[in-house]
Amino acid sequence: MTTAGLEDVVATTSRICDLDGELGKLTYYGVDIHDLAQHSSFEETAYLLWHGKLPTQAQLAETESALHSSRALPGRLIDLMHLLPPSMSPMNVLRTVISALVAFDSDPSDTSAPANERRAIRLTAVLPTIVMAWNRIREGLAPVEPLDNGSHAANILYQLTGKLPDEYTAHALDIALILHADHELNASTFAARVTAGTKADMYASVVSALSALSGPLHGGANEQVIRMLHKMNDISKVEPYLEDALARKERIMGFGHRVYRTEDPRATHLRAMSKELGERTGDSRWYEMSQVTEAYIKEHKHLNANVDFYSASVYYMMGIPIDLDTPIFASSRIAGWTAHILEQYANNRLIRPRAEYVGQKVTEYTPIDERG
Ligand SMILES: CC(=O)SCCNC(=O)CCNC(=O)[C@H](O)C(C)(C)COP(=O)(O)OP(=O)(O)OC[C@H]1O[C@@H](n2cnc3c(N)ncnc32)[C@H](O)[C@@H]1OP(=O)(O)O
Ligand SMILES: O=C([O-])CC(=O)C(=O)O
Repeated sequence: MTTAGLEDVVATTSRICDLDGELGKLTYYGVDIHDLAQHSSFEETAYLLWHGKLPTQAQLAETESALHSSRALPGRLIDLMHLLPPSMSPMNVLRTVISALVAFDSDPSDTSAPANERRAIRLTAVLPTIVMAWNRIREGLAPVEPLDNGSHAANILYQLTGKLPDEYTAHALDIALILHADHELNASTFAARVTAGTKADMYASVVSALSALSGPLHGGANEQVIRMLHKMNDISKVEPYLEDALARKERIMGFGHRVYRTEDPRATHLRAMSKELGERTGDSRWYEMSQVTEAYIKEHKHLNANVDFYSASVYYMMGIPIDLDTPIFASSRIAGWTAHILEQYANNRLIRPRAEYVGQKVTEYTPIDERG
């Protein structure tokens, strides 16, 4: 029997992330996402995903220092980006450059667990450097060198503008990164595990994940949400816009989920953050339009906002360019992808499901000059 989209199919065991779609509960190695959002940092959360336990002070300091020293991008990869057309999308540039990064691995033949753990740190640290370097290069500007200290979040914002971010914005982005870091067997993580399951290297597995994340039904939805809010542009236009879109049977980006049947626990935090950012920036329009959209879609389609909905206005009010929304998602999810790749390598079996054949029955081969 086939299950369209593998809905509810259990494809692997994993110790990393538990997701209860009925209760709206999400945990990483048993630690509740609400506790992580309130008390943790992206670095601590990444450590938890990679090692299965929260770090001691010393372990956290060691991980932070390894992340700091892995942020810089080889000069040749900056040269490579200069060769790409400025119109290329940041997600396409990202997977291209991550693919090329394998050439700078000091020993690609070392497939031991410690070597792959080092790659997980390197890939996590360098991924936003690629995104932010591209954002500058496409504008004809020199990339901003990454900070050799500070949080992943603060460094992302610093590389965007060349200015140190204020404490509030850096902390808000840190929370958003915690919330996006992992999500069980979502499409991009599954893609990463399928590739890792062939014993392909970690770079190849991350390229698969990035490719899957980029689509609008998955991580690409956040960018589409803010584009939709721009089309609405005014609170009075929200309902007519949605009415027309639903009449045309369009999907409203940022709503619905394969697993959650209730509020996405991550949306709870992002909604509050969107409200607060609106107040702080003195422009609550994006939050208010989002709220009206949420109420309308709940009433007319019975769908909840997912993680991509409020993250869109949050990133926009942080001054992040719209087409960097999905790369920002990737700058966090890289921790989850690499944790899943490490778990796949540690207990590997090739992932190879079957397809139910629904094509035509066996037929004679017809020579080309006899075909009608
Ligand atoms: C980080 C993330 O990946 S979170 C998800 C990000 N993606 C989006 O926000 C894109 C919009 N949402 C969607 O397309 C879907 O809800 C998905 C892809 C997230 C989940 O899809 P599925 O579990 O396969 O649900 P499916 O596509 O079967 O939809 C079920 C029904 O709800 C409707 N529906 C689901 N989502 C939406 C939506 N956002 N807008 C309008 N209708 C929707 C479908 O049209 C379908 O209706 P029908 O049965 O009358 O045809
Ligand atoms: O779990 C999913 O299918 C999509 C999702 O919310 C995520 O990847 O964060």
